[in-house]
Amino acid sequence: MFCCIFRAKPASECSDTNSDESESNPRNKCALQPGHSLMDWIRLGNSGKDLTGVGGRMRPVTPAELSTHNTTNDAWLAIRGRVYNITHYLPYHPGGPEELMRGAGMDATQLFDKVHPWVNYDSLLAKCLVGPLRFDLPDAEELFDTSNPSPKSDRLREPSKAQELVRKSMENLANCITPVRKKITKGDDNSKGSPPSKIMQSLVQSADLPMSISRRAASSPVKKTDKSPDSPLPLRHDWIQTSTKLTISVYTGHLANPGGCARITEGFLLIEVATNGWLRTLKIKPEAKLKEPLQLRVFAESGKIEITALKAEPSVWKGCGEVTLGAASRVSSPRTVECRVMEVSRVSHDTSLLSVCPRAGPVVVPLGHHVRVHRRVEGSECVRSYTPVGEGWGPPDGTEIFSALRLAVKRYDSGVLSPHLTALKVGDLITLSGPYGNFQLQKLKTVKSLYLIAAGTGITPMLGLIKFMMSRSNPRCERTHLIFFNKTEADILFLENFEEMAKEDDRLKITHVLSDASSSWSGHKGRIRDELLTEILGQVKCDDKCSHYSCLCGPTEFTYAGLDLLKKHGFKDDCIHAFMG
Ligand code: HEM
Repeated sequence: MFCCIFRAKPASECSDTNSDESESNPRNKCALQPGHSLMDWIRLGNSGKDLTGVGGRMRPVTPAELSTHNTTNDAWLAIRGRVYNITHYLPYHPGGPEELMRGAGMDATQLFDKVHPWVNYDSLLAKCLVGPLRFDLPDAEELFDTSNPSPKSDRLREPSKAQELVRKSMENLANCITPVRKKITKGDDNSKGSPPSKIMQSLVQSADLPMSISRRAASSPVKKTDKSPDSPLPLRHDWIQTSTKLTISVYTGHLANPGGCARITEGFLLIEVATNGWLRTLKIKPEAKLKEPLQLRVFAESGKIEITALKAEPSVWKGCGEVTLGAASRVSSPRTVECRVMEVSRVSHDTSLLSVCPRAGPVVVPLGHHVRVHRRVEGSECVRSYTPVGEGWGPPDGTEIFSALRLAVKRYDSGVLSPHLTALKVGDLITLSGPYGNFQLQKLKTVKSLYLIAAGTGITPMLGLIKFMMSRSNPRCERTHLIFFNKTEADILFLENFEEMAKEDDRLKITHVLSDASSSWSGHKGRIRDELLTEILGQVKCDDKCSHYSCLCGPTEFTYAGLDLLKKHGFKDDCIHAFMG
């Protein structure tokens, strides 16, 4: 049942994989020539040899220039806005040089993602980085313009700093040892890797190499031929381990905006993933015992969900265990979970940030979606909606390791639920249900300018979108403009975070508008109105290829007023999302 693995064939015989079939079923691993293993590639990377072919100095590359580097003696490709010189990597590519050459001279992001989105290309090619693929924007040039001495441009060159870090991680490249996968055949849902080699075993056990082997059990339970828009997206998964942790990654697809949860039940690790109204379950019978706490993280752009569990006993496993992928079923109703309060902090004079952890295991709410808090008050059920606030907002807390849901709760003295919620203490329990919402992250796929219009606690769904936009590289966000309405200065939530972020990145603009400002307030005053938006947005022209989008959230009246104004300002319905609790 668990026999391995991939079809090995000499590199010279790999050219026939240049077909659609190799994209849909890309199990075409090649036997590498002696001296071309991953360890040899790491050694070459560390030898000091210039693998960039441009002297190691990063510079922007235009698509036209990229297209000229398309021969086996001089091959470049771009992935997610970065251009790499792959000439030296060709004989080391486990899929064979011919396969890799399919991406030469072009933006190979889609091709790469179709074949093996899990491959850690940016570490593997860290020493081959030529520079950013130059977009038609002046900003993009500035980003890597080393001749511009302004401190701002230094800061904006951050990708190169990050790249430096990635370069350093080459030393630890044993972390991304070529995984071995089991060929998935019809009706065979269980998968398991092959034993790690001796060299890998010793690498795993060496204390200074935290991550060690990656053994993959990738699969798609959905037939690729089913392309109806209402069908579940294909799902892949793989795994990686250290001697103390097991991490399962589930790939739901680019901008799929998944929700999910994970828990350990009767020795099984159960992972539930919801996308687009479909629910899939992965049931893993681990090779040995796992223990809590589990950690759950979502990468918004790629749609990857990462679940990390602790091993009860430190050891190196041969595989992650038996994985059973359940068939996709329609999400029928939201889940209700009991949560424990882990931390309570203040984010303004009347608003608390509650960090709560579902007792059964971590839960992820899709970006822009919300949960409901339930409480019985005098015999009837009282419900309020909250959009969880992601990491990095409000004062730093220690709940990150518990994958907490963080809710910003404003206290209304005459409210039914908020006085109770803001009085909760660490250890108390609350009941949540969810996720709810219809926000589609896909709508931001080509967006370069995002306008966010929020009032009061209506800021919460915007926070995740701000982080998402700022982190994107393809397309790179040009501008995210938040227009934030509050009563007084003291009511502005997350002010410090905003100020810091706007200082760090001048693509983020924030305009505060106060309806009851103090006499010392020099900013905008009043309520949402036409002249204000004209001044801030100008006239927007919607066409077939819109690269702008606007989101609104606040009290119902505010949201409707905002909708009318946005339409008056040229936004089509398709370019607006109104968050409604
Ligand atoms: C964009 C054009 C590319 C194509 C068409 C391509 C194709 C393939 C194919 C067909 C395989 C064998 C798949 C299998 O074993 O299931 C493979 C494996 C692999 N490729 Fe690529 N590849 C490309 C780019 C890259 C790049 C840029 C890198 C990173 C440096 C890379 C790294 C790998 C690795 C590490 C494997 C082994 C993956 C595994 O065992 O899971 N490939 N590739």
